[in-house]
Amino acid sequence: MIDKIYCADVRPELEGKRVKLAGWVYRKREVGKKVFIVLRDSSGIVQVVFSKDLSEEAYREAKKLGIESSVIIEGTVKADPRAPTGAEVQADKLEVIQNVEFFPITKDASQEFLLDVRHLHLRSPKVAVIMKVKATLMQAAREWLLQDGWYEVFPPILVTGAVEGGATLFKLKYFDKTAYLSQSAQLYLEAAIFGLEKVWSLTPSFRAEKSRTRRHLTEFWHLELEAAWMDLWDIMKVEEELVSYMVQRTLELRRSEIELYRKDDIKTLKNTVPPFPRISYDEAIEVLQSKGVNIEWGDDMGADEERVLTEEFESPFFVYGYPKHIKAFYMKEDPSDPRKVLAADMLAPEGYGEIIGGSQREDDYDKLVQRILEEGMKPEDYQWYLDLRKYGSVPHSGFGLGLERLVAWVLKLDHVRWATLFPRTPSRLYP
Ligand SMILES: NC(=O)C[C@H]([NH3+])C(=O)NS(=O)(=O)OC[C@H]1O[C@@H](n2cnc3c(N)ncnc32)[C@H](O)[C@@H]1O
Ligand SMILES: [Mg+2]
Repeated sequence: MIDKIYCADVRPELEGKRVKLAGWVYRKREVGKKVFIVLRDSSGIVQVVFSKDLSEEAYREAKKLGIESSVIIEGTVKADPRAPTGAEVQADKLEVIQNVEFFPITKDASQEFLLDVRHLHLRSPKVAVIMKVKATLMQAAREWLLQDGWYEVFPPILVTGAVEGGATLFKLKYFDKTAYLSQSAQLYLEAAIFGLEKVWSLTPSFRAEKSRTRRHLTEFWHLELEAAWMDLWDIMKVEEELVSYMVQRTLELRRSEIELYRKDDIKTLKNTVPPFPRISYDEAIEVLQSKGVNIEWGDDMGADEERVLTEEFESPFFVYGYPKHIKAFYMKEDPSDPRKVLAADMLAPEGYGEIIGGSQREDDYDKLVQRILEEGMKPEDYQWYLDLRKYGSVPHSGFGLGLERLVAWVLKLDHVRWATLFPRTPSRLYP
């Protein structure tokens, strides 16, 4: 590894210091006998000036450089308020690693083209910022989970059954058997709690969703928690404490990156502190009806209905107590109202809607068999999962957070696809 510093390290206080930088040509212009390069690396950008008077050789080489050429430069730091970052490097040495004649991404590139060349677009500073914020959100999650006593586990991705409905399963051939790509690690986390009590995993989850919305991917990163002895209200507290810590810590560590997307519009992020507002499904239906939405009790809330509901809040909030028939088989029936289940979704404000789906699980063997049958599934396909209700069953709850949906809200992105390295949707599998 060459002994270089980063672009972001070139500050006015280094005036007069000799430095070495390695990176890529982000912008280039020529003025008189000078070539101005904006050099890019993982930390950001810095202006580098090649002048004929200082080094004719470096100046001649710099004139040939194309956008995204990879270079190593050496020179002297000069404070200059006119430079993009308040300081520049007056270069007297240039090593061209690879000169690029033509870089395919231009200013007028369409969104679809940018997705076609996602492998080249990832290097753009604005895209790199999204990945830095995503990484920091997960760094914060790991910090919180560790200090709150949760064990990370590593569930299988090759599975034999549906968790969230058979309609969105990706099927694949597994030797002489049939396997599916995991929709959610939940059932396996439920097995893990009998030894570890509080577990979490970050896995790719797969949904053969045909819906082309701004919040659906066919492969997404799924942060899931499961805890023994916790009921729905306990797990909702865990959710709001975890999400609050993730957002506040990322605001602390990545403020400038967040402001690159939100500017000073960060009120809802600052409001992300516990306790989050809680409304029942019944109340949510009433609110939507009062706002003219054509919805009846028992209807599911989709992206459009959630968007309207989020107008009532300026922070993430919970909707709890959904009707049983619109929710998954594993959710525990509400003892006070058999029409409902002990489920809660967390919705992000500003139109983003559901970022977390969670519930208390059915812990009674017979009731779970009945729910599996009601959903038209075969108990024998879930025998291992039913066994968990035969050998020391306990009340337990958990949830799944869609990481890309959280990132999309935090940075106010117009589609979750921008929040993942290589988005997978019904019409996109390449690159
Ligand atoms: N351990 C659990 O209890 C999780 C539970 N089995 C589950 O998968 N719930 S969920 O289907 O609502 O998905 C959870 C979250 O996962 C995200 N999600 C769910 N589906 C998607 C798609 N298709 N694209 C992107 N993100 C998605 C979204 O934020 C949901 O709130
Ligand atoms: Mg859901």
